Amino acid sequence: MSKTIINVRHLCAGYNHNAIMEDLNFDIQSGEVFVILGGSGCGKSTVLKHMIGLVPPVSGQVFIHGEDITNARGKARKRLLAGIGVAFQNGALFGSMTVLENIMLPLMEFTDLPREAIEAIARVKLDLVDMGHALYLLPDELSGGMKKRAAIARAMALDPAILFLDEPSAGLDPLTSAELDRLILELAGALNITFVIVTHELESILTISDRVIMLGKKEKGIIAQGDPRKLKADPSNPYVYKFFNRNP
Ligand SMILES: Nc1ncnc2c1ncn2[C@@H]1O[C@H](COP(=O)(O)OP(=O)(O)OP(=O)(O)O)[C@@H](O)[C@H]1O
Repeated sequence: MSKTIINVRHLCAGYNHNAIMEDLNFDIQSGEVFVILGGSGCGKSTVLKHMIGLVPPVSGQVFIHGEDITNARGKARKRLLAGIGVAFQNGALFGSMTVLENIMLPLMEFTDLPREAIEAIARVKLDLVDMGHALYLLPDELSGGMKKRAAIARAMALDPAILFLDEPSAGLDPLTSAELDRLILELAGALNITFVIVTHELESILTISDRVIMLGKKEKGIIAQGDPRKLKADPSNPYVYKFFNRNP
């Protein structure tokens, strides 16, 4: 039986005192591929930033493995951060470092392992995302899909139980995007990694996600949640139905 790995409680998402979302409550189960959806600018990335402890919320809490990441400080925060991986939209690889060095970076920062061990681990992570042939390339020499895969390898460097991905398919052609979806499913299946993903890509959502929440800008809250295939077939909310049945 799966267990809850993330609890979001009474989360008012936003910046300083301005709430974009109010009183969000949801749980994510271990091993799930969980997608956060919603119209442009409604606050999906902001919610993600609160979930990874990057931006403090207006109020409320996010518990990871039962520990509140929104209020964690010092060692507790470092431990929590070491247990999650994050890949942002633009990949954000360091341009002056090779792919291999980019993946080694979090291991250098968060572990005391010797350099050879760090390099060996980084190579394994790059193999997992099919990038074993690109170890010594610089980010500028990579295609869009390769950059995304390298960013995922870096996010996996410390063997996190949870990976947060912000718009992983942004800027990719449909074929490369489908490959990335396959990779996410493989990693979720083989390594039991929990994925929390912000994406607009309908094909992706229907292919990879076990469960979604859809945020409404006007409502400042969750307007739909559940299995995306069921939401696609349910006409009771015209806005949600239209989202899932739009032409690509
Ligand atoms: N650092 C910030 N300080 C203040 N407001 C911000 C900041 N970052 C984003 N916002 C605002 O918060 C709102 C939600 O932005 P956010 O990026 O979370 O939305 P989103 O749903 O992820 O959008 P998109 O789908 O377009 O990426 C927007 O109005 C945005 O302008």
